[in-house]
Amino acid sequence: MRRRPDPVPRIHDISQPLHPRVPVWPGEPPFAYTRLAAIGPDCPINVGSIAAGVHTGTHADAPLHYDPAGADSASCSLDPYIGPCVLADVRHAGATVGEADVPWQVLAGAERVLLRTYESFPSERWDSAFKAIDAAVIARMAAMGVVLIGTDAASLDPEQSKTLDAHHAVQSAGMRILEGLVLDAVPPGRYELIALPLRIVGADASPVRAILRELSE
Ligand SMILES: Nc1ccccc1C(=O)C[C@H](N)C(=O)O
Ligand SMILES: [Zn+2]
Ligand SMILES: [Zn+2]
Repeated sequence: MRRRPDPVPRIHDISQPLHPRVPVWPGEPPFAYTRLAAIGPDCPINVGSIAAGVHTGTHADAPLHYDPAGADSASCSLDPYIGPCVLADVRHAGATVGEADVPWQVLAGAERVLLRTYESFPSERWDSAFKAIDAAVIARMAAMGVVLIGTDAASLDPEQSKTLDAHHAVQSAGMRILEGLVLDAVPPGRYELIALPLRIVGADASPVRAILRELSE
């Protein structure tokens, strides 16, 4: 009797597609892919180049983004970016996700926490009114042992923030950050997160291909 093959765990792609209309922070350059060579009678290959801000799309902030002495994307440990995580729904929050908005009981034991703030991710328009995360939420997660906080918003702090309280709470705890996730199609729950930053020397952030893999029972 042949053993039935183990089912392949389902993968949810939680990354923004990158194209010229991808929403970028005000003042940032649009994402651009440029064809440098094209297959033709004298050329066997297509070759392109890309240009983008390092916070474009789904990305990982490096500590260097908010700490002048912080690690760059090339020197961050990869451990925080791969492993078990909990996805929680905080769409009910107001302008800022506060402690009262977070389902703490669901987060028990979580090492990585992803927060869904959008009903529908604004994939082709910049949203200045994205939900920020209160620094007290970051500090409470750090105290529980959370090593990575992810959000579908463009930043942990409000667009106009000059103090970056949430980022500095992350810095104090040595946590890591994912921003610009696309979580619309993923039910709340526990998953394996894989979202590795590129090894960009000197960079304050890096695009990631973020996925959630369903856990086998
Ligand atoms: N590109 C910028 C330019 C100026 C100020 C902020 C940004 C950001 O991208 C915010 C970033 N995603 C953050 O980690 O909060
Ligand atoms: Zn960022
Ligand atoms: Zn950030």
